[in-house]
Amino acid sequence: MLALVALASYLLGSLVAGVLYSRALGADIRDRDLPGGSGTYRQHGLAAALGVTAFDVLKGVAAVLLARWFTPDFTWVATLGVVLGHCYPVFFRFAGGGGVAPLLGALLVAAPVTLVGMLAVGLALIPLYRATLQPRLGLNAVPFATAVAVPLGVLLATRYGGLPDLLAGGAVMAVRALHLLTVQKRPA
Ligand SMILES: O=P(O)(O)OC[C@H](O)CO
Repeated sequence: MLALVALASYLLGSLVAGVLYSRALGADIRDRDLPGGSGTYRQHGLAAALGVTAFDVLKGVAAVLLARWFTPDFTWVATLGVVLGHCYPVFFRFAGGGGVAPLLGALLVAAPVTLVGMLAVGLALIPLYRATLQPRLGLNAVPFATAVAVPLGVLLATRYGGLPDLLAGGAVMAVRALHLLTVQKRPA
């Protein structure tokens, strides 16, 4: 059953909404941009980006709910599968998005306290950092907020549950981020 949950989650993740949407319009967003919410916003506008993001978040929700039903002790397998599918989709030559949206959806079910804590601290830190440290350090706010939010997430997940999900999804995202930075070149 665990293998079936893993496979179903991976296939679900492989339905990358940004690619499906752009192909429905007769093109492939990956020729110009990444297929997540940001790329879709740049190429197709706000409404499309919201729809694409919602779909990709719901994939994570659905995968973990499926795992909760059939293999409740192994929701992390669904999280791993759905993020992996989104990043390396079997239907689209294994070139997908960054994994943010499906991981958000998965954590929404598997580790809601951790997710809310990480988002709240991360989002609150960005304006604070911009107003104080950034002028001196020069470093972009997102890596700074991430560097604080991730250890906090691990602490929260240790206390409130969902640590395996956070680590599994985060590991896939880290590999994908490195891959995007080093192997794949985004067309201009
Ligand atoms: O990582 P993705 O593919 O879910 O896309 C994330 C959005 O673009 C967030 O900026």
